[in-house]
Amino acid sequence: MKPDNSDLRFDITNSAHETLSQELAILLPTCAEEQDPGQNISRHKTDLHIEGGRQLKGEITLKTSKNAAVALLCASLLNHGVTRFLEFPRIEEVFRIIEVLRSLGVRVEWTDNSTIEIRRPESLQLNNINNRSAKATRSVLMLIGALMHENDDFKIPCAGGCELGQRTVGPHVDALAEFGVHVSRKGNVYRVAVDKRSPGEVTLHEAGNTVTNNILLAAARTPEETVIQAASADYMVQDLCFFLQGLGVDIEGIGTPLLRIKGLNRIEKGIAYAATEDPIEAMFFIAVAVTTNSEITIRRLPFRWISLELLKLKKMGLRYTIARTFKASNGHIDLADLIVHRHEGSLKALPDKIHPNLWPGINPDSLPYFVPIAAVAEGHTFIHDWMFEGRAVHFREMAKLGVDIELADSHRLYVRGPTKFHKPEGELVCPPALRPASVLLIGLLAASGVSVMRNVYTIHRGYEDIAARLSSLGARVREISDNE
Ligand SMILES: CC(=O)N[C@H]1[C@@H](OP(=O)(O)OP(=O)(O)OC[C@H]2O[C@@H](n3ccc(=O)[nH]c3=O)[C@H](O)[C@@H]2O)O[C@H](CO)[C@@H](O)[C@@H]1O
Ligand SMILES: C=C(OP(=O)(O)O)C(=O)O
Repeated sequence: MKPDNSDLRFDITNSAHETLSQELAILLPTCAEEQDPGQNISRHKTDLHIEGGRQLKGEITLKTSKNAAVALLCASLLNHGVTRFLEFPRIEEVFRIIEVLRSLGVRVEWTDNSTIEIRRPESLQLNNINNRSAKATRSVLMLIGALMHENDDFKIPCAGGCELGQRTVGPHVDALAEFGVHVSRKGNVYRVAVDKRSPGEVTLHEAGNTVTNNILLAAARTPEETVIQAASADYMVQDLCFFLQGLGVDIEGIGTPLLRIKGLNRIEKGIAYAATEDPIEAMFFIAVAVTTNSEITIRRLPFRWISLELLKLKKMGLRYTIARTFKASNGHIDLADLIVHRHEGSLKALPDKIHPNLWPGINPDSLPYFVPIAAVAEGHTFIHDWMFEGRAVHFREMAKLGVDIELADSHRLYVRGPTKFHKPEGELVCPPALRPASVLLIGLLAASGVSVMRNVYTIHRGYEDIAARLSSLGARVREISDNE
């Protein structure tokens, strides 16, 4: 839907923003329709060439997560000292946020292949923000929580990100208002006016990940105690909390829906922090192993963050071994090496529905990987993707690869396996959403024959060097240009 400033729903600069109702907040859209899909600023070739139907073998080491990385980059603005992030993922989404930080005058350097060093100037050039890079992400919303402490009037471009149906920014607007931060939308920008105050307690009306992180950034430089109720306890929130603790912010309740934060007026600290490996990338590789009936070792898995997913897989009959456990480099999170064994066609559909939930439920970003996994299992699987308004429709693309999939409505789908994956007729265009796009790639790996997937920017947003890493397992995947 096009933004229309004559319509109250899309323009909260009038008096409505003072008492933004839940109804209005929910209707306030992000600007996905305005976003640059990012393809033109990608550092990768546009397309993937896949020779599928091969059994894979070997081991893969997980990278740290996109979703923690983007929060950490925004959080680095809170610190006037030098921030170093170790084991950082080299993914398109990270490149976009780095471009935004640089446009504000921040020095960001890769000091080796996976370490970045960030030095912010005393004051930032907020009028110079790189709109193109910013609006290719949803994470740009977290700049508000980071910038509100030293700037009382600024603008940021409307958020983009994966196209999964309408994704409200209402919870951000409402919770920031408790800190005296008033966000209004004019055309394609959010205008932020700050008259900072300490809210004491803030209840989020959605326990979202990005909103929790935004409010953590707001609380981290608010010296009085802030209690966040109905917070997300998910992995990227935990990573941000550990980093903020390293900066000296007092946080209790990490991993629970109730966070108590005592912030600092100013932060000037040299810090090095290594984010945790990505549980969702692990689900991607588990689904790759299952659909190609391969034995793959996945190294450095934060297994507690997908323990329910692993339990469901076990109930389906998947055999796996947790080979050793140890701590992540940040010293906080338990990791394990996981060997996924070949199932030889023995998986059975789960009798109960599979649906996502806030952690420790099945992660909303893990859910899509149950589509190709269910396609391999014998029987009917009911998948209920209730969280996103428009994600389930993307899974229908799997029908082009031979998956028996029925969309009952925009949230409910039925998958009937087992599937003999086949290559699609013609080329596939990548859906503009990371997890559904990567699910399609998994299907192409399982399908015999040569296929081409066009415009794969969205996969490079979240997964590093995916063609080379899949190739290291014996897959035949390579990046090609749109004229090849
Ligand atoms: C940068 C980042 O971390 N992005 C993640 C974050 O996005 P983010 O936190 O931005 O997710 P959204 O705020 O868009 O929430 C996702 C959807 O779930 C709905 N919702 C959310 C919480 C809730 O309590 N009730 C509810 O209905 C929202 O209305 C929306 O439709 O979380 C999503 C859901 O895990 C993930 O897919 C994204 O990868
Ligand atoms: C929905 C996702 O990303 P974003 O929140 O950045 O759009 C995702 O990573 O699956």
